[in-house]
Amino acid sequence: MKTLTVELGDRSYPIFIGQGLMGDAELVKPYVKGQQVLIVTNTTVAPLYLEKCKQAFADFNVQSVVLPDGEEYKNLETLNLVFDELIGKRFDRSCTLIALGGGVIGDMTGFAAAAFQRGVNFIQMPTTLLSQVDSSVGGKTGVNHPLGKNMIGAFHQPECVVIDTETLNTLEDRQLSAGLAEVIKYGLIQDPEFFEWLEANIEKLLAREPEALAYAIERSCQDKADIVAKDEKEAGLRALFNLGHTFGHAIEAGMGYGKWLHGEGVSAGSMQAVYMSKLLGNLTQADETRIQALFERAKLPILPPSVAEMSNDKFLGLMAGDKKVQAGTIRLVLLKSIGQAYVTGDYPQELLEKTLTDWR
Ligand SMILES: NC(=O)c1ccc[n+]([C@@H]2O[C@H](COP(=O)([O-])OP(=O)(O)OC[C@H]3O[C@@H](n4cnc5c(N)ncnc54)[C@H](O)[C@@H]3O)[C@@H](O)[C@H]2O)c1
Ligand SMILES: O=C(O)C(=O)C[C@@H](O)[C@H](O)[C@H](O)COP(=O)(O)O
Ligand SMILES: [Zn+2]
Repeated sequence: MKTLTVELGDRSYPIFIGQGLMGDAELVKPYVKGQQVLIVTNTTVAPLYLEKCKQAFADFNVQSVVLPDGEEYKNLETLNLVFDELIGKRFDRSCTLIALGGGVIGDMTGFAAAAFQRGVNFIQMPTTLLSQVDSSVGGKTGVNHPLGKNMIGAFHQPECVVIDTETLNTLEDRQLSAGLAEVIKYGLIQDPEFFEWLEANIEKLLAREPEALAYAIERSCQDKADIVAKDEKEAGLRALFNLGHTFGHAIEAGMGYGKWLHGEGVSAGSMQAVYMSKLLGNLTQADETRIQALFERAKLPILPPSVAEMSNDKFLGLMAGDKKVQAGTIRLVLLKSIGQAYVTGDYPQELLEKTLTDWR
């Protein structure tokens, strides 16, 4: 087992990474406050892992709530099912919630924990690659609104993150690829050595070679933890994790939540950001080709929906609602080079429109 730490002073917490950690009662016991535990999961993950997860909390009064599965259910209505359970079963302020599932479950459980009785503890038990490398770490929680992704939420850090890499054995190939989009993101924004490692090892990751997966998860979590420690609430630096997301979130909302996976939106959206970075003279054609090749080898889309499916105006309308918008300016994460990203609202509007038109 590897242990990393998200350094946040007296709110610092560990990320445990290893095979078969799910049912380990001794590992999680110190992070459970009180006696009442509510495991939040969904209809796909429950038959696979709920019983095993319950074993880890056998010393407590453990209950569970099973939500419908899908990005289209990441909303206030579904969140209310968690509150129904907490309030109906008289959970008190000293309870602990467990997020057992992918990023949708993690974001919703974290938000429920942030809001229930103004804040209770929670533990992340991520079971998708995407949630193990990204969403379980850093305390961004929330739900979607029809007009925009993650528009309602809170920063609320977990007590610990338990990454059982064995859970990836049951994940669909498409979901594994979606997780790789966020892994590649770390290389692009801040870790050029990791980008090179990914170029050399992407097929091993697709083949789920345990050593390669463990390394990619550890390195991603370390990269994420480093920036979260410096900028927990996204005053600046943390916004780099949004590479490809201003475009990608627009695709997810515009096409209807669940049609495009989050990682697929990030992949196509990152290529839109790459193309725009090339137009600005930051990246060469060779850089663009190299980045595109890695996303393609990871079996990810590099083009957004067609103009017929999603017009430039629709894109721009949704992008204008992004959380990084300042004084009406759409701020984007662009690349200076492979491994160096920056946030800017200072670009000619025609360049954004050219990107939306050309990169299809
Ligand atoms: N909070 C953050 O920092 C952050 C970061 C990145 C993404 N996100 C959010 O995370 C969400 C995407 O997360 P995701 O990609 O994990 O999607 P997801 O949670 O929808 O999970 C993908 C699918 O895999 C299933 N699944 C989960 N674990 C499984 C397993 N071990 N075996 C088989 N099937 C399994 C799920 O039931 C679901 O059908 C988006 O809502 C995105 O906005 C949040
Ligand atoms: O942790 C972060 O910060 C991120 O931006 C990680 C992203 O991968 C993730 O998709 C996040 O939910 C997007 O944040 P948002 O603030 O744009 O909703
Ligand atoms: Zn993301």
